[in-house]
Amino acid sequence: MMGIQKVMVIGAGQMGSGIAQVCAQAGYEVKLNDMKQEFFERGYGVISKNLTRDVEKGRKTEDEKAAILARITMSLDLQDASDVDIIIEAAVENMEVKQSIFQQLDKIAPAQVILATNTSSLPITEIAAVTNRPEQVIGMHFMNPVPVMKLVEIIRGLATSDEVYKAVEEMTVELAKTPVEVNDFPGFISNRILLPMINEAIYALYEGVASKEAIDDVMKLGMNHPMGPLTLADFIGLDTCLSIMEILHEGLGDSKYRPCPLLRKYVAAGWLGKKSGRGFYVYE
Ligand SMILES: CC(=O)CC(=O)SCCNC(=O)CCNC(=O)[C@H](O)C(C)(C)COP(=O)(O)OP(=O)(O)OC[C@H]1O[C@@H](n2cnc3c(N)ncnc32)[C@H](O)[C@@H]1OP(=O)(O)O
Ligand SMILES: NC(=O)C1=CN([C@@H]2O[C@H](COP(=O)(O)OP(=O)(O)OC[C@H]3O[C@@H](n4cnc5c(N)ncnc54)[C@H](OP(=O)(O)O)[C@@H]3O)[C@@H](O)[C@H]2O)C=CC1
Repeated sequence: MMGIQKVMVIGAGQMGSGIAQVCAQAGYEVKLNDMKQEFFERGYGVISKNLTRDVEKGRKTEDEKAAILARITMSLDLQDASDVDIIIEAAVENMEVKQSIFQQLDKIAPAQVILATNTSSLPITEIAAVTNRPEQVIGMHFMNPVPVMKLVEIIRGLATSDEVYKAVEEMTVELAKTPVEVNDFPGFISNRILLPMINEAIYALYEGVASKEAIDDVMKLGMNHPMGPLTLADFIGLDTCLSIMEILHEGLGDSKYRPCPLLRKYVAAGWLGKKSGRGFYVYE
């Protein structure tokens, strides 16, 4: 397999912009794709702010910052996938959206190109099945905030080749992250364990066991979690949390994974957490 040099990231949201940043920091050329220029600019703005903080803290020079930003270019058209080595998709957590993107990419990108998805929970095998190259499709699951968190969960679909797995594992190490290999089951490892805890915290709030602050304090001060579960839910995005719980519920068929009605209500209200300004807490 040819070495990976050019990367395309689909979706310039909180995850896509973080993935673009760490790829550019590691020296890859990055095309950051979203549907509208304003979405690209929002993501690019976050990257620029992160790098400015690194310069202020003395971790990077102004020249390094400029070089990293210069490696990131805007893409508003999936046709730009025609000359990259790997595509990492980080659009919304929705199977129809992801399958549609993968179907298009399969037609545009040359046959050897790896198609990776940053999905939190959707089956890699089902995404791969809409392409003519299921052996080239793989899960590359980064954690939020991407520039800080060390883990990349690498998920093999049913047909993923060893060669593709190895190339993605090597790239993960290049990005200064630690790869962990996981098979394709709902929620993989990370979200199979994390999301039921968050959902249970929402049930505790829903049932009036304690206030949101008290629930978060118990887990922060009692278990040394860096954030309480309700703060973390807001940070991940309540729409993403609900999608993951639905995948666990459907995919594993056990009622213990049922999403809390309060989570559904907040998402229906558009209270999506930090990214929309309001979730369990109010931001600004
Ligand atoms: C849903 C999924 O599919 C999978 C997931 O991602 S689940 C979510 C996984 N993530 C977590 O669980 C995060 C839990 N929270 C944390 O680890 C911490 O609260 C945190 C790292 C986010 C912030 O840490 P903190 O100590 O409270 O705050 P703060 O001191 O501001 O930040 C710590 C460092 O991270 C950096 N940082 C924080 N947020 C950042 C961001 N969004 N982007 C870049 N850097 C960031 C800060 O610059 C700071 O760096 P230095 O210490 O080197 O100066
Ligand atoms: N949040 C988290 O903690 C984590 C999330 N993930 C996964 O990463 C993915 C992205 O999540 P996150 O970044 O939080 O979500 P965001 O909502 O922040 O970002 C999604 C981005 O993708 C864009 N988008 C939507 N549809 C398309 C499309 N068809 N083509 C190109 N871009 C599109 C969105 O545009 P618009 O603004 O118009 O919707 C938005 O900019 C999801 O699969 C999620 O499960 C993985 C690990 C952690």
